[in-house]
Amino acid sequence: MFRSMLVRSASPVKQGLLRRGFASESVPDRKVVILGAAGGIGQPLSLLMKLNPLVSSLSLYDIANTPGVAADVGHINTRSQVSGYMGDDNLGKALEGADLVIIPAGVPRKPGMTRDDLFNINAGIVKNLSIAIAKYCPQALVNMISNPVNSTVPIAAEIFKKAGTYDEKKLFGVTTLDVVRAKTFYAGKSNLNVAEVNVPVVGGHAGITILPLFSQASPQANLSDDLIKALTKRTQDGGTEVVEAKAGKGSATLSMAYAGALFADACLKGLNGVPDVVECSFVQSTITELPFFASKVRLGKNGVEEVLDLGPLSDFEKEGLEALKAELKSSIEKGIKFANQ
Ligand SMILES: NC(=O)C1=CN([C@@H]2O[C@H](COP(=O)(O)OP(=O)(O)OC[C@H]3O[C@@H](n4cnc5c(N)ncnc54)[C@H](O)[C@@H]3O)[C@@H](O)[C@H]2O)C=CC1
Ligand SMILES: O=C([O-])CC(=O)C(=O)O
Repeated sequence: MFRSMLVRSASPVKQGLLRRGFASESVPDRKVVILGAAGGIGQPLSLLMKLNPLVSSLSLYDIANTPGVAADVGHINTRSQVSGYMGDDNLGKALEGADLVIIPAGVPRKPGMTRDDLFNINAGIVKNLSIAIAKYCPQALVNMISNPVNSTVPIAAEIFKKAGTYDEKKLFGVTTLDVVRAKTFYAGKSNLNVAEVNVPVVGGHAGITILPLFSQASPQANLSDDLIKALTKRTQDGGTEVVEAKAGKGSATLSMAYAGALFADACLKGLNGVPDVVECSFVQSTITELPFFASKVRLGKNGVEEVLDLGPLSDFEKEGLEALKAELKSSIEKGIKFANQ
């Protein structure tokens, strides 16, 4: 009752916050930085983060075209102040004071390419951006979107270690798009309301390293083994499906911006002390023998609060888990080696 009176008398932004469980005086200031903000993902992600009432300062950085994106997004009448930064000389200013840095900087795939084919260009971009993060905002959470995520996350970890700033609780590979796809495809075959469907996705973010756990989907839809296999394959190939449909004009941007915004929102809620925020993410992990692994993660005031274990797997998922380990291990090692060259 008190809350609903507060909601009615507050400004639209505050109303949103109050509905989400925040008393108006307790909403902290949060600076979010997007590196690669003028790109295919960066632009819609900038829009979605501008709509997020948990953000007080939105810093948009790219090597080109950021002033236009910042001016455009900055006219939207929501809480955050927007600033745009372009070029290396301004990277430090863009990052200073960040609570959360989201990285969709780098080249996307064209048909016929694997995510690993992006390594040669994107590894260097992520390395340089990570050096700057270590220097200007070592306390920030980092959400890595740039592919190949299975290698770019280990690259960032190694760069942070070299700088003496590594905190494994603060580095995340964004695998939320895999979860978004698994939910959509599962609901589509099960006649369930997609908004109520949950499906954990574990492993990594490339081909067979993406392992949706449909046996743990909720609600359970009792699909045939053949259908579960087909849904698993479609989730694993979801990125390629979009790359082929875009026919040379890039990869997933809109669904990725949505997924990136969801994951960033979860990180901000965790930082703000909202309890029981659990999302799948590719993080430093001991739940398998691999040093990085995507699984459910409880988010809190310091980033990762707990890496949850895999839970019971079906025989099909157990096979998938064993099958993905060699590729994921080699992608992780490739990233570590690159960062230490
Ligand atoms: N993790 C995931 O689930 C997904 C990851 N991706 C990956 O996200 C990345 C970006 O994809 P798109 O936005 O479609 O590409 P894009 O080419 O449209 O945009 C990339 C942006 O990064 C900028 N950029 C390049 N070097 C930079 C640097 N050193 N600092 C800051 N910005 C820099 C470019 O100027 C460009 O604006 C790709 O690597 C893609 O594979 C894409 C979809 C899903
Ligand atoms: O497939 C790609 O290259 C982009 C990506 O990671 C995805 O859409 O999952």
